[in-house]
Amino acid sequence: MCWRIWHLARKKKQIAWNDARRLAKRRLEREQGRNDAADDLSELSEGEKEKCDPDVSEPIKNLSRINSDTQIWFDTDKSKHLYIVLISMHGLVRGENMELGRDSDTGGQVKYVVELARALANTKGVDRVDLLTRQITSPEVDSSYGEPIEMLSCPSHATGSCGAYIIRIPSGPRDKYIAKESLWPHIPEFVDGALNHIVNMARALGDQLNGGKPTWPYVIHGHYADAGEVAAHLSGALNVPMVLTGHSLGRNKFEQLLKQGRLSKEAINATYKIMRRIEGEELGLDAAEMVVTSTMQEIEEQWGLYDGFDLKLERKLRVRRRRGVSCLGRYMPRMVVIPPGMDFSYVTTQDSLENDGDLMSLLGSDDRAQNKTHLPQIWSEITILALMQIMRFFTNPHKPTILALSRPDPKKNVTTLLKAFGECQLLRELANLTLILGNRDDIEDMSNSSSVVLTTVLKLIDRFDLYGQVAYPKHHKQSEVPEIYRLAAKTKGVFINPALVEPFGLTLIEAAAYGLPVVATKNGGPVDILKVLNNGLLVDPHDQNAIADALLKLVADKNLWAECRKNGLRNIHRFSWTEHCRNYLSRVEHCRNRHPTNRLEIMTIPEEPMSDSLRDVEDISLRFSIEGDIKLNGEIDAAARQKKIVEAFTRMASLNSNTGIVYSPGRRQMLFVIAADCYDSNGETTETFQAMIMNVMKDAGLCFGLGKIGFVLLTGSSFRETMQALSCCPVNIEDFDALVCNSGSEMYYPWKDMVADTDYEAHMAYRWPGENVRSMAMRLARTEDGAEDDITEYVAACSSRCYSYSIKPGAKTRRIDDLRQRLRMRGFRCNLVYTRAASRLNVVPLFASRIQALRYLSIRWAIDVSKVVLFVGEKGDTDYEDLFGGLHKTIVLKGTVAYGSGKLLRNEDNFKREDAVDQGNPNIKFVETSEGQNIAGALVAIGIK
Ligand SMILES: O=c1ccn([C@@H]2O[C@H](COP(=O)(O)OP(=O)(O)O[C@H]3O[C@H](CO)[C@@H](O)[C@H](O)[C@H]3O)[C@@H](O)[C@H]2O)c(=O)[nH]1
Ligand SMILES: O=P(O)(O)OC[C@H]1O[C@](O)(CO)[C@@H](O)[C@@H]1O
Repeated sequence: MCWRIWHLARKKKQIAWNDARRLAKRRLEREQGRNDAADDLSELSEGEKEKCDPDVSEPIKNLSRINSDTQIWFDTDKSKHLYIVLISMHGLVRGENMELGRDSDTGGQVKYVVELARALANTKGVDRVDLLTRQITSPEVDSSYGEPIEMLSCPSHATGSCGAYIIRIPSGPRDKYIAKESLWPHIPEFVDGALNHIVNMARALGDQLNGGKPTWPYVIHGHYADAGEVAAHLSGALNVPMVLTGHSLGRNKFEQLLKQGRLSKEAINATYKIMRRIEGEELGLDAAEMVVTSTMQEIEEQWGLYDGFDLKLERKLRVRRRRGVSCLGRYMPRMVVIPPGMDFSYVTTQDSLENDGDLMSLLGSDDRAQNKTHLPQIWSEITILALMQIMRFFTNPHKPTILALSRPDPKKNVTTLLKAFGECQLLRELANLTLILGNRDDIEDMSNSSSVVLTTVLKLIDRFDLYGQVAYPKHHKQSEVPEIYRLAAKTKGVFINPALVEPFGLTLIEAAAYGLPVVATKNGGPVDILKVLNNGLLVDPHDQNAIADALLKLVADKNLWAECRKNGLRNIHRFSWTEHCRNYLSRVEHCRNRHPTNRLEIMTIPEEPMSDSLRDVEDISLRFSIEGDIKLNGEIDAAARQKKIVEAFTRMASLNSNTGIVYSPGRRQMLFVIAADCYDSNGETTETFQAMIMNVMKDAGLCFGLGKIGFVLLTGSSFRETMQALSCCPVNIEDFDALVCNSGSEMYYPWKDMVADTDYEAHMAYRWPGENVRSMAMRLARTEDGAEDDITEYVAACSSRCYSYSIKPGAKTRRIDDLRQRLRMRGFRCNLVYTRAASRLNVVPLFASRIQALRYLSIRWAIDVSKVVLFVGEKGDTDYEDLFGGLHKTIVLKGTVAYGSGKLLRNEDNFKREDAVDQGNPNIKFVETSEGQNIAGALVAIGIK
């Protein structure tokens, strides 16, 4: 026993020491980053500096107000026809009878997003809200989670619908429920599915409301880390503003778990995939125009832990922007505090009555309270079941009830609460304890973390012999939750949330609405909630004596209890969804400085009389992006328009004699995309590259007839290098529909005089720091012990959207994750790729990537992503693993790539490949060589015939 204790103590010490070292290192790096940024940004005139002083900036003061009313969504805005996309990825979301507390994935976020979707759709000016979530058709869960569409009912509307829908997108194995920690590899598939839905919906809404012009989402809003990452990709593909809400943040959870000292960093990472999650959150910060938080505390102490956010720097940048002073390529998302609302439809006037009598008069004698047939009128009018479920546990049900209600998640810390209660004799005499920890049939069938919580609870009840004093009912329905709060309030009880960290805490506002004073953790949102409601006490969740004392105080002091109840009821209106939505829409309006390109908008062709053949031609020509020549929506007269179309068509037809009219670029049935990074150890293109292109084209031609298939090349090499490599290849360069060079930062159309797609470039310009990052990237890529010439600019490959650097053979440079972190800490948002067998580093815009280029083309040419086949080698550039996920098919040609850049992707203590790539993806096939026959076989095997 002694040995075990000694061993545990030693382990705890070791974890604490490692943790302290890691934190110190990070702090130092952050300081360096912030100082760098501050130095650059200090080049302002004295007058400007004063105005940049965060402490005197007026708008910043507003930020700290929990219910900012600085912006109002006016009634005039009702003429807008907004389409809003919300994403909450993990599924188990439905409009009615939500299964909150079902497991550690189903909690406040589910309620928040559904109530937000309804409230937004009910706001003037909003036509439709789609809440995207994962479709689950597993026998493990209710069949409602498999329905592709659910209309959220709105009793106040005549039609019963307010225009809010849950849209369920398949991703990953359909028949399996996947816990949120394991969803990461399925994100690309979700993105592709979501993109299909949004494009179709934009067209349909456009036809209905916008004269045929697509109605693109006003905003794409990701909830939680996973959906934040999804939203970032969607916003990149569509050029639509993105908003992020964290709900619960990985860095915070990580720090708290380490503080507990039970699990090492590695163990935490293995259980919670915390490093992958943190990267998702950082990516969300890179892309988000705005982050909605529920409290100021969330901004300062939770988002403040991230590389990509610094309050001071954000303030400086905001003031500079407002004054029209350059931000020198640096960006920080805007953080706004807009607390969630309460659904008051279940709150009755009775909840706010001051003198509502005590429980004794309601329940009658002790005997009657034990017998449901003798329940007084008031109880029989409401759902009794839940109350009986609770009451049956108590020896004396008249005592005040201390209520805890949360998901059965270790971080909710109910075990410390039980210890606090169990070891405080006075508290046990004065009060009962009710633990509502989700629903269960059999603890054995629960997820591991939930069953550990429940088992520990049962053991502690036994250890402290709390029988008759603690209720821990197995079931409750969502509709019964109000009654549970009411019961506790009637007994003059207290609500407690002792979570190790609580990002916000919906239960606290729920308790207040039902007249129940609270004791809450001082870690997180409750600090701000209690400032507004002033209805209880804050405690250190690690300190069980403090918890017991606070509970005792509220239970024993009748005046304090009444005061807290009154305050809560008086101030709860501050949490209103209507106010939330008006505030939110006004804020979003202010950050809308991006729009989808015209090219995306012209995909829908207005109906008007024309011959079939001409319509066909127009269709082709429009997809051929001649929008510079043709204006839609009747701005050019019909004759001029038709002439232009015919001219464009003739131009196109002459460009590619192989393909003919029907299967021209933009009208293909399939895209074959070659993304094999064939370089030798010096980073020179190998002959395999040419052989592979030949084989893929030959095989495609044999199997399908060339015209049906478009070819695209994706490469990390520059345009010049690509042309050089292709010149040795016995194929026509015009046979490619697109060449995507410099790791996705440039796109050229060989069939259109090799013109660069300027829309794509404009699209990619988002947050590109340009010249400002040029020397910084090189400086930061060098390691501390590296030499000056380890990394040098390679001007010949540079372009306005890509800075390329040569790496000296054998030199050490920072890995992608490390370098990205350093750039983020300085406010730079870029995508980084090592290419040409790690002999070259490309620094490109945030949304420029090979996979995003494919998404862009699929939207523009209206080719379903599932009709795209990607050919890759066994290794590749550092963006290689991004090429695998999604709805497209991938054929891995073995033996084509001997040297990749993969070793420079991530440090060992970061997440692993399996946390990013779906290992069981049925759309991936390996082929022994690049021989045509094998390719044909692989195509058949993945369902391409
Ligand atoms: O057995 C249970 C357990 C919970 N709930 C409900 O589930 C919600 C729980 O929400 P909350 O207390 O906010 O906690 P989380 O589930 O952890 O929600 C996350 O998301 C919320 C919304 O952003 C934030 O308030 C939290 O801090 C954050 O951890 C509340 O409505 C509860 O009434 C039940 O109905 N039954
Ligand atoms: O413990 P974590 O992973 O921080 O997660 C809390 C989050 O998980 C959920 O239960 C899942 O959506 C949310 O309610 C909440 O946002």
